[in-house]
Amino acid sequence: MKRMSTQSSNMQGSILHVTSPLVLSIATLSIAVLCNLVRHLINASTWPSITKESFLRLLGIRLGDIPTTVILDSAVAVDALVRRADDFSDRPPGGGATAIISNGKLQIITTVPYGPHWVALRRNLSSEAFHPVRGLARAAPHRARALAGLVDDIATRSAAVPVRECLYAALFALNAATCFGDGVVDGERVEAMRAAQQEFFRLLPSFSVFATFRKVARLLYRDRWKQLVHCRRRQEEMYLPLIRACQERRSTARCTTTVSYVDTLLDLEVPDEEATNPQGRRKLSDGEMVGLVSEYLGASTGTVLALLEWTLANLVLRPDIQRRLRGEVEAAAGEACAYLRAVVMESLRRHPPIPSVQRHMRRDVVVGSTPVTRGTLVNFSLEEIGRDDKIWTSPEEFIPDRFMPGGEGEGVRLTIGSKEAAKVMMMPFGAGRRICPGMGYAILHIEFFLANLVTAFEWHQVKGQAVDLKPHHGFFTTMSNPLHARVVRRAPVS
Ligand code: HEM
Repeated sequence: MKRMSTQSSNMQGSILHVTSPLVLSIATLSIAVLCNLVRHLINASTWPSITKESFLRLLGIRLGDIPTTVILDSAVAVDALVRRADDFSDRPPGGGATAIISNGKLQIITTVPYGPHWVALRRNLSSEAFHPVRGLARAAPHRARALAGLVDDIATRSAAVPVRECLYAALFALNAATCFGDGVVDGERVEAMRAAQQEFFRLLPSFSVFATFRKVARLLYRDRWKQLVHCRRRQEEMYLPLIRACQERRSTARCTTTVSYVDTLLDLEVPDEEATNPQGRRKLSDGEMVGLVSEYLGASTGTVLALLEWTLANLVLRPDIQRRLRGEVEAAAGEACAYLRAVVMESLRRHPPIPSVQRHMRRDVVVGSTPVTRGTLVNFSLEEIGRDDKIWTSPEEFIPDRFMPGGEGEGVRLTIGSKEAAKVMMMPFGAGRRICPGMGYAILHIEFFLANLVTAFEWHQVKGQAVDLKPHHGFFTTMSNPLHARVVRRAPVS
C-alpha cells in the first residue's frame, strides 16, 4: 500500500491515479478468490454450490467467525479461567441480540465487558434477586403454584406426555412470576411471552453472523436482520408494559420491599460512562431493562428445562435409578437427599445445557502451551471436560452412583476456587468471574421439580417410541427428539 501511494503522487489528475489502486485491489481480490476457489476444489469432491456463505468464504470472509483456540483439558481451563481471571473475563464482543441491535450501546450481564458495569448488573442478580431469603425463599409460593399446574397438566394428558412442552409452560410461568412479581402477568400473556421467547432462542444462534463485519452482514442477511429487529420489537411491546406495571405497583402500594427481579432493576444504579464525575451513577434505560428481562427469562427457563428433560429421559431408560430415587425422596420427607443430588450431578456432567464457554482476549497470552493472540477467542469445552475418559470411567454412561460416597465423583464441587484445580472434574456452570450466577436458583428448581415429579408419577417409555439421547446443539443443548413418556399417577403431591 505504501508503494502505491508513492506512485500515485506522481500522477496527480490522471484517470490512472483514481483507477490504479482500484485495479490493483480487484487484481488482489481476484487472486484471493482464485486461490480460495482452488483450495475449495482440491478439498471438495464435487463443484461447490454457490451460497452466500460459500461466496464469502471464497473472498476469505467468514461472517461471525473469530479465530478460536479450543481447550479440552480441565486443569488448563481452571488455570486460565480462575487463576488468570484478569485475562479471561471477557466474552466475545458483538454477541447477544440486545448488544447487536444497539451496536454495543445496550448491554446485558452475559455480553457486558468485564468492569464496573458488569459488577453492578451481576451483583444485583446474585445478591438481590437470588438472595437466599429476599429472593429464593420468597419465590416458594410461585414454585408451589408452578408445580401444581405442571402435575395437573401432565395428569390430564393422554398416553404420550410431551414432556418438554409441559415443563416449558410450568418453568416459564414460574420464572415470569419471579421476574415481575405477583399479579403483573396473567396466564394468557405468559403464554404469548413463552412462545415469543422460544422463537427468539430458536433464531438466536443464526444472529451470530452479525458479530463481525456488521454492516456487510446486514446487507447480505437482510431477512435475518429483519427477524432480529422483529424479535426485539416484540420483546419491547411485551415487556415494557409489564415493567411499567411493576413501577405502578410500587408507587400505589407504597411498597419499597424488593419482590421481583424487575423491582431490583428499577432500584439499580449503574456507572454512568457519560458523567463528568467518575463516581456518577444512572438508572437503567428501558432498552437495557428489556434486554435484562429477556436474558433472565431465557437463561432461567432454557437451561433448567433442558436439564430436567435429559434427566427424565435417563430415568425412563433406567427404571432402577428411578425407583431408587423415588424411594429416597419419599423416605427423606423433605430432608436432604444425597442420591437426588447425585442424579442431578450426573445429568449436569453428561448433558451440560451449555456445552462450552468463550473468552475474548484483550492481549496476547499463552493457554496451556498454546500462544493465543489478542482479539481472538478461547473456547473451553465443558462437554468434553465432563466426559473426559482420563477422569471418568465409562463417561458416556449415566451412573449417578459416581457421586455417592466412595464414587470417583465424591466431593466434586460446582463452584471452582483457585486452590481446587486438582479436583476439577466438571464445570457445567463455567468457572472464574463469569461463572453462572444462577447456579443456586437452578439447582434448587431442578431438585424441587425432579423430586416432586418422580413421586407424583411413574415414568415409562411409550410403546414403539424409543427414547433417543441424540443431542441438538442449538443455543442450549437439548434432546434432538423431544421426550415423550407414558406416566402413571401416584400419590398426590403434598
Ligand atoms: C442448569 C442450569 C444452568 C446451567 C447449566 C448454566 C450454565 C451457565 C454457563 C456455563 C454460563 C457461562 C459461565 C462462564 O462463562 O464461565 C452461564 C452464565 C450465565 N448464566 Fe447460567 N446456567 C444455568 C442456569 C441459569 C439460571 C437459572 C440463570 C438465571 C437467570 C442463569 C443466568 C446466567 C447469566 C446471567 C450468565 C452470565 C454471567 C456473566 O457473564 O457474568 N443461568 N450459565
